[in-house]
Amino acid sequence: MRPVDARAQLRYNGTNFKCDDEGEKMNYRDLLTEEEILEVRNGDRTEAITDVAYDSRRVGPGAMFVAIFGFATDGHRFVEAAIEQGAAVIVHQADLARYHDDVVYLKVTDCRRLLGHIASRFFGHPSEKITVTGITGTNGKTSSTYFLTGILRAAGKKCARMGTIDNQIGDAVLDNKGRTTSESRDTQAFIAEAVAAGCSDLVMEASSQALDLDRLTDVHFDYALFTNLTQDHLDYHKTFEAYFEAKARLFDQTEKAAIINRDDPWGRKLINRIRERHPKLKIITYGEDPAADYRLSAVDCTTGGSTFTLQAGDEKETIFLDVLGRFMVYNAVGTIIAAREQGIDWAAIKAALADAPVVEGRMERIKTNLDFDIVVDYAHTPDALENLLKTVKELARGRVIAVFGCGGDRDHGKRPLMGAIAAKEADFSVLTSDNSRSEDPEAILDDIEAAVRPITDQYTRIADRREATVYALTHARKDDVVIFAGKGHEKTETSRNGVRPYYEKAVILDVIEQEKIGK
Ligand SMILES: CC(=O)N[C@H]1[C@@H](OP(=O)(O)OP(=O)(O)OC[C@H]2O[C@@H](n3ccc(=O)[nH]c3=O)[C@H](O)[C@@H]2O)O[C@H](CO)[C@@H](O)[C@@H]1O[C@H](C)C(=O)N[C@@H](C)C(=O)N[C@H](CCC(=O)O)C(=O)O
Ligand SMILES: Nc1ncnc2c1ncn2[C@@H]1O[C@H](COP(=O)(O)OP(=O)(O)OP(=O)(O)O)[C@@H](O)[C@H]1O
Repeated sequence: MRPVDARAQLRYNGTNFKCDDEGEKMNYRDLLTEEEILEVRNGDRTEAITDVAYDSRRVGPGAMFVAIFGFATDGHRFVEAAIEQGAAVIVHQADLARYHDDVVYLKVTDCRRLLGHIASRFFGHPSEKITVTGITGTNGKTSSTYFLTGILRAAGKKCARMGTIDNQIGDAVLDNKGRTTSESRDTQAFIAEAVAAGCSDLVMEASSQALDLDRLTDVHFDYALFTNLTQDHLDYHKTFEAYFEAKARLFDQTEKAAIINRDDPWGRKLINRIRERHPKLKIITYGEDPAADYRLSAVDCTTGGSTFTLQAGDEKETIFLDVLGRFMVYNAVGTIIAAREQGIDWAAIKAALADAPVVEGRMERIKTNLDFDIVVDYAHTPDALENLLKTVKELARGRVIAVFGCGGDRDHGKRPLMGAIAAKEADFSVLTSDNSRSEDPEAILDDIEAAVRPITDQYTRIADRREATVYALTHARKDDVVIFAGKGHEKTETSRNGVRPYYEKAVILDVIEQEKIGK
């Protein structure tokens, strides 16, 4: 196969990246190897491909459409629609009902997997032209990407970031279309755009679903960071082992160093897995464990931020992080190591963390003039809820009131776990809805309440989240901390009635205003 160089200029038009007229033209033979193609029809047509698409609604004239067997539907059903939109080449794995003479058909064994390879070739293997750090783990990915980009920017680098809240190239904020880690074609296009914009670094979250669904195929990671592993997404992965294995795949495509939280038991398991499979990959560990390469100690968390000491060999630094909570210290330490590996000096690291950005909906303090505190946090896993409540308990002078729920159509096992945690850790819980999706919200509350009731009677249940907010805020007393867990930065609420706008921070401020709380 002929090596494909960077596409000359890429421009972002909101949905698609397109090759500039001066860019190198590629036909299907440049994008798939002979071994990858099982069968070709009309293979003598070799016009330049204008784009690679996996969704018929985003196909333009001259594009290659890759038909994917999905969970909800089958891309093969949309081949004719793609051709109507102008697709010149169809990549498929099932036989089709109809073949046109003026369209090239390439039959392959695994369209989803191949899409990443095709897109990487089409966009000129962009991840080889930028330093890529991937962050995986159940909790802490988003916060870590913010910390690391903050440090890299403080050191004068132009960075791109991809994750749950949004995607960024330099200062430009792009829509992530609701995905933590985009589909492989969009990931490759995004990296190419970051390269074209002159970014030296990309920091991205790598979700377990993305790793499992080949969305990161052909992304070359320089550094990979593992934060922790606790229960989540078992509706998708089924077993903890499979969930771990999906996360671990990130380290199979990492070249320079694996940075791992040694205090997490799954982190220790990951170290062994890497030693067996990739003996040459550098492993750097962190944590309070005396065997950690970066040893964490003297962690002191207050409402004003956290101070901690980090020792690596002879180097010992005391660092201040302007963010609440012990677990955020762990997130910061992983990113410090990624920065140190890239040669960033301690001064830039300390400056960035002392002025760390508030990550929307992550331990976010809502500013009011009330005599109790309000914190919004995205905690929606048992582990995150436990950490959150324990952290706030350490800091609170009064009671801790937790407002939370569990998602519908997702891992049911989380419900009793989260109920029991709130019952033990909070002084009072308000059980409510959190994206009940197609389920009956009251049935979800039944599952949570079943675990709360045997432990405490200090709770109430109100399915309507706004009403639950009114209850929590009107019952809070001086020095209490009211925690709204689960929705974080999200802007919508999904239930059987559809998707409605719901932005936790705005609802809280509105309730305070409407109910005249504190007046
Ligand atoms: C399980 C999963 O990840 N599914 C994602 C996946 O769906 P899919 O591949 O099964 O596609 P499908 O909807 O069945 O359609 C099959 C094919 O037909 C195509 N199609 C469909 C309709 C049409 O008119 N024309 C057309 O060509 C589709 O583009 C697709 O290629 O590809 C779709 C398009 O990119 C995603 O919208 C969809 O995300 C679903 C909604 C989802 O919920 N994903 C979650 C689980 C997820 O990925 N989450 C993680 C983070 C989780 C976390 O950390 O909290 C993430 O990285 O975002
Ligand atoms: N290191 C950590 N350990 C445990 N809990 C954490 C940690 N970091 C963050 N959290 C909790 O997890 C929530 C989500 O944090 P963050 O968005 O940074 O993680 P994430 O891995 O990106 O999660 P998601 O993929 O669900 O968006 C936070 O609101 C916080 O409650």
